[in-house]
Amino acid sequence: MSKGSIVLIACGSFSPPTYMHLRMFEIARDYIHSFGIGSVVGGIVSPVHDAYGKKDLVASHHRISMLKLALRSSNWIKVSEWESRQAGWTRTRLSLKYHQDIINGYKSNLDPDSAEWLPDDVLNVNSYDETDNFPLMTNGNYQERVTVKLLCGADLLESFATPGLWSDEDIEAIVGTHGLVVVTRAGSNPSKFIHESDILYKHRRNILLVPNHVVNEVSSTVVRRLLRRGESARYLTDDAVLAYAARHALYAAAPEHASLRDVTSSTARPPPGRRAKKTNFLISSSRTDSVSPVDGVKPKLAYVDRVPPGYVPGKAVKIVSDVAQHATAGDKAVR
Ligand SMILES: Nc1ncnc2c1ncn2[C@@H]1O[C@H](COP(=O)(O)OP(=O)(O)OP(=O)(O)O)[C@@H](O)[C@H]1O
Ligand SMILES: NC(=O)c1ccc[n+]([C@@H]2O[C@H](COP(=O)(O)O)[C@@H](O)[C@H]2O)c1
Repeated sequence: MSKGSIVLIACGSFSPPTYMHLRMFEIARDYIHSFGIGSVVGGIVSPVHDAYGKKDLVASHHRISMLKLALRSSNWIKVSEWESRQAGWTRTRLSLKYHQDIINGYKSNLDPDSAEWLPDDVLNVNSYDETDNFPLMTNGNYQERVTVKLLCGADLLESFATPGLWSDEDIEAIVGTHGLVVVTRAGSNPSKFIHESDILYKHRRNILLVPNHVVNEVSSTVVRRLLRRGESARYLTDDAVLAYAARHALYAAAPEHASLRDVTSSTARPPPGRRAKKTNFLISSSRTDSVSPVDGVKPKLAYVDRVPPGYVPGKAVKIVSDVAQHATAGDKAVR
C-alpha cells in the first residue's frame, strides 16, 4: 500500500447507518497509523443515490440526515451529498475520482457543498503558515497528493465477483489507482478471495486487510428488521438515528405478506453449480454508466413519509408521497 496522505471514503446505502459503519473508520485509521502505512487526513461517507434502487433504501435526504446525526461528534468523518445529488446512480470509481480531484485541487469546485465534506486539514490549509510544515500545500500547490481510498467491509469486496455488478476497468481503477481498505467481517475470507482473482492479486499491495478484533455483526438489515417488528434497536446505532427513523416512520410496518419472502430470499443460496465465477469479472463499463446494477429493481419513485392518523402497528398502509413533493420538502429541521 502506497504511503502518504489518505482520505478514507465509504460508499454504501447506510439505510440506516449503524455503529459498525462508523467503527470501520476508527479501526482503519488506527491500523494505518499504527503500522506507519500513511497519514489519514479525513474520512468521508458517501450515501448512494436513490436510483440505486436497493431494497429498503429510504430517500437519500433521510439517510443523509441520519448520518449527520450519527457523526455529529466526529471531528474527522464527514458526509458527502455529492452522489445523492447527481442525476442518477454514480459508479463508485467515478465517485472516488471526483472526491480525490476536488481534494487535490485538480478540479474547479463544481460541488457547492464540498466544504461540508472536505477534511478540515484540507479546508483550513490556507490558514497554515508554510513554516508550520503543513504537509499538504506550499504556494497554493499540494506538496503531497492525497489518495482517496475505498473503505469497505469484506462483503463489498466480494461483491466484485457478482456478475454484472462491477466492470473490470472499474475494479482495476479502484484497486490500482486508489486502493482498498477492507475491514474484515465474520464469515468472509478476503485473502482467499484476493488470491483467486487475477485483478485483485495483481494489485494486492494496494489492498489493506484490517482485522476487526471486536467483532460486531450489526448491519442495517438487522436494525431495519428490529424496527419493522417494533422491537428495540437501541445500542446498535445512535439514539438520535433511531429517534429520527421513528419520527419519519422510515422502517416501520412492512406489509405482512412480505415477511416470509424476506426470510426466504435472505437465506436462499444458489445451487453449487450456479455460483458466481470469481476470477472472471464482468461487463463493459458502458453498461454500468448511471444505471443501477441492482438486479431488476427500478429506482424508487415513491417515499414513505409519515404514518396517517389511525395507523395500527403491524398493518400495511398506503402512505406515499410523490417525488416532486419530496424535492421541496427536504428535512432541514434535523440537519
Ligand atoms: N458489521 C460490519 N462489519 C464490517 N463492515 C461492515 C459491517 N456492516 C457494514 N459494513 C460495511 O459498510 C459499508 C456500507 O454498507 P451498507 O450500507 O450496505 O451496510 P449494511 O449494514 O451491510 O447494509 P444492508 O444490511 O442494508 O445490506 C460496506 O462496505 C459494508 O461492507
Ligand atoms: N459498478 C460499481 O461501481 C458498483 C456496483 C455495485 C455497487 N456499487 C456501490 O457499492 C455500494 C454498495 O452498497 P450496498 O452494500 O448497500 O449495496 C454503493 O455505494 C454502490 O454504489 C458500485
